[in-house]
Amino acid sequence: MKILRLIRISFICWRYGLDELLLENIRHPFAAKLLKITRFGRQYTKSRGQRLREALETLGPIFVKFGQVLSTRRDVVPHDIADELALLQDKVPPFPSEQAVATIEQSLGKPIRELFAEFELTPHASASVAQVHIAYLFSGQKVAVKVLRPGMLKVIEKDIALMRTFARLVQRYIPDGKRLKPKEVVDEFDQYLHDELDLQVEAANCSQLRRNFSHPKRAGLLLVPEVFWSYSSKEVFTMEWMEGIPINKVEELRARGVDIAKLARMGVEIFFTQVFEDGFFHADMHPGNILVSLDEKSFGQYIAVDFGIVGSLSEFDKNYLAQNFLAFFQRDYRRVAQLHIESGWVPADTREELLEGAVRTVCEPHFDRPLSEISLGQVLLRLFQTSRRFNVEIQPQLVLLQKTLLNIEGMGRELDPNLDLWKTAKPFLEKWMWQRVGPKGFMEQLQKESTQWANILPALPRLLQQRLQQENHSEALLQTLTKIQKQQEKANLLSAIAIGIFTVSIGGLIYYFLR
Ligand SMILES: Nc1ncnc2c1ncn2[C@@H]1O[C@H](COP(=O)(O)OP(=O)(O)OP(=O)(O)O)[C@@H](O)[C@H]1O
Repeated sequence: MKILRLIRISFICWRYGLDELLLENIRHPFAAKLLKITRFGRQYTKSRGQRLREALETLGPIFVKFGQVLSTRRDVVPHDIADELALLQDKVPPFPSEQAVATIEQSLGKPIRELFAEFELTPHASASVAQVHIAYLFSGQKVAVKVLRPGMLKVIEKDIALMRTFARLVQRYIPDGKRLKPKEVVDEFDQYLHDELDLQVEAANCSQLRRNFSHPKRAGLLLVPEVFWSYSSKEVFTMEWMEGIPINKVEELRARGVDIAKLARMGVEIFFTQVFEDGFFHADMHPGNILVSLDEKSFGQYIAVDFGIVGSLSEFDKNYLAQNFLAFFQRDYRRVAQLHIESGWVPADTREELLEGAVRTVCEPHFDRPLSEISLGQVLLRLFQTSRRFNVEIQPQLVLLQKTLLNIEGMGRELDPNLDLWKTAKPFLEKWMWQRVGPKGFMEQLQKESTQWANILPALPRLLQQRLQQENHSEALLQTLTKIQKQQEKANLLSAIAIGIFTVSIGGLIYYFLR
């Protein structure tokens, strides 16, 4: 079977002239000869990107998804190809509703009549991986039932195995193959697909996002459907049906009285709340997945659906982003360079002024326009491109963030061309920084560290003795002493604070009794 699939893939590659793209890059006499044979009598009217896109569409949904993922990796894919791959659409014909019903019954272990009061057999929407049906629970609750396309896992395992073989060939035989990191790209894609094919992962993401936005302080920012866990599994995801109009139907929204400028501002605010407050963001923000409520109680509010792709940011990532954005807007390129060196992102021996110069070269042209028009997504993209030249591996979650940021900015600007992105974003960055470096952040940090200190302080003499016994080396001694000195300084600070608190408390008590 695998061999048949391989033959079919090879035939499609040949039909769209993709063999040429590959063979041209292999510097081996055999490749040149083969190219002569396969090229014989063929002429192409379409660009290489267009041919690749059409071939992927013919190869099926998995390859379409792969192309979509590749289109976001502009660090490894040439721009003309990436632009063309970004046009890939995975709108495919729905699968028969009997199959959907069979999957639901098998996965949830009950006949459909016992699960839902009503189940609409015609799907509401269908895509490569799943399709959505409308249904009603016995309580009368309207729900969206997302069902996985049957047999996907099997096809995927086979296709991924073939992609791995292909990646190995590229890495081995194409001169620039290593830089393209084909094995890593396929691994990343594998992980991404497996997450998409487990609807429980998506349901859990949805549930987390809903919890994040259910806090009273965030009332009215973003509506997220409720997950019905008893009607969900790996293959089925049942959630509250959300009534709304897709965000790209601007005229309709305006006609219904929605404040479009406010909507644009809110979109950016929601995104920054997710990024800087939660470190957890919806990363598939295309217009089909963002609706606007026209319900009386939630009029004009955003609704999110489709939680297959989310990004998670660590404190380190958030710190990197906030500090870099702030330094960038102050045009402090030296600081940007220092931040990269301090955080260990670039090798420690990187020359600060070289990095500073490179950052200046990519960032300065952005200041040609008013601050309000600067795209943070573009700035990040340029920063990442520069960093790569200095051997920095950009983490996938940051690439995802940058891509989502571009989507959000594009959407915001389409809604309101006068949207001042910086004005909307700045308070978030400043608030976040203040929380980290301000008194609140300091106390939180101290609290977090306190458990560590309770362990370290009593053990310090023993650790010192052990270390000295292990390595009776002047260098080691010096390092140990330096470490102790640093720890001592922290301990002193801790004591100073403790004494301070103690003094203030005693002072307060004396004042209270003598008053
Ligand atoms: N809870 C919901 N309430 C209302 N509509 C929904 C809901 N969930 C999904 N939909 C509708 O179904 C469509 C497809 O759902 P979803 O985006 O989750 O599927 P998908 O297979 O990931 O599709 P795609 O890959 O095209 O985004 C959405 O664009 C939206 O119109």
